[in-house]
Amino acid sequence: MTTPIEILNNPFLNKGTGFTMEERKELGVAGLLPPRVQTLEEQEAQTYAQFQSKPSDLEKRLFLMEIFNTNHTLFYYMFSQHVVEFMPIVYDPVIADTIENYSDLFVDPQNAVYFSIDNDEDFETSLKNAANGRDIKLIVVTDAEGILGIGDWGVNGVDIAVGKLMVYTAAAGVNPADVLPVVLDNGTNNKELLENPNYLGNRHERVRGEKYDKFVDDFVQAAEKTFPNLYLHWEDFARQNGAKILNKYKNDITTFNDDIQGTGIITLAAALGAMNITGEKLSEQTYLSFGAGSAGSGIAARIYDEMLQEGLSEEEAKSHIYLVDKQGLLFDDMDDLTPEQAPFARKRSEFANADQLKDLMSVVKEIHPTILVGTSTVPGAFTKEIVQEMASHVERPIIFPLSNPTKLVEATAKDLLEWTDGKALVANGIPVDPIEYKGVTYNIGQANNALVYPGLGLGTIASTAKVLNDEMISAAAHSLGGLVDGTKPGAAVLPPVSQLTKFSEDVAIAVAQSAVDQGITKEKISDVKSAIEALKWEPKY
Ligand SMILES: NC(=O)c1ccc[n+]([C@@H]2O[C@H](COP(=O)([O-])OP(=O)(O)OC[C@H]3O[C@@H](n4cnc5c(N)ncnc54)[C@H](O)[C@@H]3O)[C@@H](O)[C@H]2O)c1
Ligand SMILES: O=C(O)C[C@H](O)C(=O)O
Ligand SMILES: [Mn+2]
Repeated sequence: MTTPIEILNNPFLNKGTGFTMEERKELGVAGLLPPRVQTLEEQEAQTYAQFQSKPSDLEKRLFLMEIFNTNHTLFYYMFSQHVVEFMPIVYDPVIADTIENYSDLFVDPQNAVYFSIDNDEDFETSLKNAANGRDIKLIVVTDAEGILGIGDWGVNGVDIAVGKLMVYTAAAGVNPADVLPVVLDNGTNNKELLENPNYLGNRHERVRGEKYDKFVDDFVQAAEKTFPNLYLHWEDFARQNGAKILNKYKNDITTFNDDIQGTGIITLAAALGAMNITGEKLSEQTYLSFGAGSAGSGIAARIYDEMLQEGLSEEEAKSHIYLVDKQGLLFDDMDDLTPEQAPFARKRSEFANADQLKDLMSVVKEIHPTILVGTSTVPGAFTKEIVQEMASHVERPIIFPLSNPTKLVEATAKDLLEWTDGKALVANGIPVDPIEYKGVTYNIGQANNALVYPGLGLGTIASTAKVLNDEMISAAAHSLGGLVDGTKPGAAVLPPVSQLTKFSEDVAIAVAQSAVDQGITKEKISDVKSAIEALKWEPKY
């Protein structure tokens, strides 16, 4: 039996002043609240006014977290009323500030689960205790070694798991009672944290090798056992671990790596949106990725797959794709390629000047890319000279600087438009306001995995798919690409975030339908739309 005080302190149950007089009597909270009963709309208006009075984005985010910790319904109702305004505050880029300052700002563990490689607490027990009787269907887990582009943030990274889950609910209507954020703390190599007396994580370097692999596997086994209907989302693992973990589990459980797969989907969708505008085919493009880590290699793999679907042979498709990383253009004789880079590494014999292709400018000059994607974490890497060199060989250069947060972007949309006289088709990872240039209003697409992962997760969970496979992933990308109206001058390559809930629904339907059509669901689903509707949660009293 939940006591009155427990009700008021439980964000899943608490309505605050929204409790009616009858509810107050029934639950025993009569007399424990100010007498006036407010509607959800009244609470929202009052709370939103307070939100607006906060002097900085960081203060705004901290205030919203306070509301989240107090009353989930109010938080999500307010989010639903201000999606475009709240996304950058709740999520990227402002989330990066709270992650960097997490230990100093800590007030509440936010119903997350914290696993430490140093402690011997039982994984299953902690998961059960955190779930508190709920049937968890979705976990976002991070070890926070590669948070956005800001690197290793140890246990502070729990915020990315919390934030990604908030977007699942705001975008796709995932029930907040169905989710659990998890952080795996195997140490941190971030000196600043190790020296910060407030740091709340394990104060040693990251544990690697077998012990780490076992730590991750113990978590996976416990999570799968405790929650049989689980969709397991991996976020912001370092390059060397993300793909390895995904490949280990993806054929056996329903699992998803956001940086590799989610980013692949949204960037392919953005490229298809650009094709809608130019009237060209993806298989005619010359694709260059600057930065070939989790995101860069994940996107290249998705672009490659799409080129195959358009009818190219494997050899032909590979001949359209170039990867540049720290070494320069990647060649097949390099001994430090990742398994994900290797298929796209080139032969030196293809180029007369192979040994000079060590920087982005030389590569752009040599190969004349038509699509340039940035996932390098190198701010300003797409310079005016490089962009104008690219633009001198192609009518509409397609340029997606995707590194997050704002301070790491390879180029701003405004600069790209100015440097190319409005010709560039641009998307960034962060939200960008419309840009006026020579009388045209340019809308800038946000190529951020947040536009797809919520629908992808909801659709997969609703379908009861046993795995999340490439067909489902491809279906997700195509469901978004079709939404762009390319005939308008200044049109964006992706639909606007204001339509987030609408296209999350489209993605969910496409993905669930794909699973059903492939016959890979645990249960028989006769109508995917009603299966999705049945799972959805709405913030209301
Ligand atoms: N928009 C999105 O949806 C989205 C999704 C995922 C990642 N990202 C962003 O992409 C960036 C990379 O993320 P990730 O998860 O792939 O990280 P990662 O560490 O796996 O990859 C980064 C890659 O960039 C390379 N790199 C670093 N310095 C370089 C340089 N000077 N020249 C060339 N390459 C260099 C690294 O060697 C590495 O291979 C981050 O800023 C992240 O925020 C954006
Ligand atoms: O978190 C984001 O905004 C996108 C992406 O997952 C990233 O790591 O940058
Ligand atoms: Mn990420």
